[in-house]
Amino acid sequence: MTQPLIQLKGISKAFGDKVILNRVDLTICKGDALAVIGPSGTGKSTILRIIAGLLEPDEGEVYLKGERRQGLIEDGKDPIGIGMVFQQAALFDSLTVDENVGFRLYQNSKLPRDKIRKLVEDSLDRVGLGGTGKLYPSELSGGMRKRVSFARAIIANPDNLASNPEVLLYDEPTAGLDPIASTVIEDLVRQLRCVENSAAQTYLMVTHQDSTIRRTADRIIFLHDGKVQWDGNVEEFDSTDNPLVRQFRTGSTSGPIQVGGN
Ligand SMILES: Nc1ncnc2c1ncn2[C@@H]1O[C@H](COP(=O)(O)OP(=O)(O)OP(=O)(O)O)[C@@H](O)[C@H]1O
Repeated sequence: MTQPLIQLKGISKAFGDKVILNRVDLTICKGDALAVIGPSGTGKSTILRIIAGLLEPDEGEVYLKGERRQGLIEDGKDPIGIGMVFQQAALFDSLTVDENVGFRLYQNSKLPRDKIRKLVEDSLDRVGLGGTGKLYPSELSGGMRKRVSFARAIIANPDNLASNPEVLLYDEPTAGLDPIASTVIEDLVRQLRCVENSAAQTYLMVTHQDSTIRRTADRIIFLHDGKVQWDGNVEEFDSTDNPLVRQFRTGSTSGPIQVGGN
């Protein structure tokens, strides 16, 4: 069996006396396309932050390519890179699109600037934003800014493949977008999956949007009450008798999920 890229074992996290995650296990292998769904406040973003190494669990272990992570991302070099596409595109407003997309390479690589500029342009082309490098984020629409953050997440250093992310974490990439702009992003997630050696081949997606769940996930993980309550593919999501998933899927206010309980 191939080594999982990421494994969470018995992860627990509380904020104050509120237990958010309660011994959660999760395995992500190369090529996985996972959506984590569940009611608001159930800990989906918390899981992403723990995987990214931005937040430490209270209990449990995070393994990256079989190696246990100690501390947070800033405390050591992880054996795999993890890229993030945030809900808000999280771009630097004072930098151009080119500088935003190439930020990691301009800062950390020894590549000449004109080579980075070319890689940035290739990356922008991939997300359908060729020619926008000189613009500032404020000159772009919300959907375009998200695509810039994709371009930033997938840009790779060809001279140092080991430094490139192998997994992407998407935190509600279609939140706040109209249905057409959402489709553009969903298509992009799917297309980027086919780019060889790209971080976007393996991802964990947090989303509330039905179309995004259906169009981007091979496997769905339903989180509620601190636990993974259900796990299956899209067809199983539609046919399951699990009362939590059924209530969530139909948006019903009656059922085991307490409305306004967060
Ligand atoms: N740093 C923090 N300090 C205190 N409470 C926090 C902190 N981060 C998250 N929480 C709480 O933990 C719970 C889970 O938050 P989280 O953002 O992970 O949920 P979520 O499932 O992503 O929600 P949503 O779907 O609404 O984005 C929420 O009740 C939130 O208020």
